[in-house]
Amino acid sequence: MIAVQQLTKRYGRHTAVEDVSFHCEPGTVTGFLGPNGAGKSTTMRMICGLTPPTSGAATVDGRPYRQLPNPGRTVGVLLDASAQHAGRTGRETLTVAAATMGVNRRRVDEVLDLVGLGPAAARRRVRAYSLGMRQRLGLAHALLGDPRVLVLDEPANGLDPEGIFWMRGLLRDFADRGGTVLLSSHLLREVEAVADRLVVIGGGRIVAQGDKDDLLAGAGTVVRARDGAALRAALHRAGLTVSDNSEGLLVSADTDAVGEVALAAGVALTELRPAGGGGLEQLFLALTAAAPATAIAEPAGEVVR
Ligand SMILES: Nc1ncnc2c1ncn2[C@@H]1O[C@H](COP(=O)(O)OP(=O)(O)OP(=O)(O)O)[C@@H](O)[C@H]1O
Repeated sequence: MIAVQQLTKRYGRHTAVEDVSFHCEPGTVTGFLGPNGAGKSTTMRMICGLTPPTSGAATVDGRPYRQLPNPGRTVGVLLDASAQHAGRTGRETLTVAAATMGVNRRRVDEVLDLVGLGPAAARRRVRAYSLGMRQRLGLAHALLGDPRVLVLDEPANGLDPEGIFWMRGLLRDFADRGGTVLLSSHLLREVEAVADRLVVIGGGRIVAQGDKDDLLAGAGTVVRARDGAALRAALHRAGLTVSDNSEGLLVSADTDAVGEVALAAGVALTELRPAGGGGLEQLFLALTAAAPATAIAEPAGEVVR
């Protein structure tokens, strides 16, 4: 169980994370989504005691990370796969970590096997690893202490399609056995396939969270008109958030509201339907439309939803 309560992180005048609260329950995979610079890594670093919050708190199994007696036995963490010691072999990396955690060395072979790093790969120095191999080693490290909780920042980064498919199965299995997974990823299809719950962050703030199926069911409306400019202007005048997608305009309101705006403006529609069928990609674009990457590179306080 992960509990994040009103976490805020400021760097000088820049607010990276503001008043972020969510829970990750045992038996679930929570997908943590947001555009570049939205505050995902900062939040995960605060959960794992690597970045002190300006205010608020995060606990894992009821305690702040830094107060866990042997953190690696409670929570497996993969935040930056490139941070491993380049001069050690994969096996040495895990053997050192096992000694630190008080884990039996047999577990090293188990996790190497689990992540698909064979004996030859385990003997190679980490500096010779591809990004995908580093991710696998990072996952092995996270799993080493047989924790009940996993916090993984972009674990699919660098994995090939087979590796991504494999990781999906591993995380699903981990959660189905009662584990808790918090996972950030830019691979929306992967998150859609594996997550039960979603937390979406934009400009440092939570813009949506909840059950994945519920969120996808309320993903807004896709609408098209021959006179797209008139439609867009009418939607803007009505105060609705509008973004472009390949099929037309994506509006953060239900079909009734969008249809009424179009009728009142005398705009003939050629298409009007719930956006849910577009899946997580459309949901993500609709929710984060007000906090584009260009805007959140500036001080985060400027982005308000
Ligand atoms: N140590 C730091 N000092 C100053 N600003 C920081 C620091 N770490 C992060 N930030 C800023 O905080 C904001 C959130 O960054 P963060 O890395 O958490 O975003 P992210 O959602 O993980 O992005 P990405 O998807 O690109 O990894 C960004 O504007 C970033 O520039």
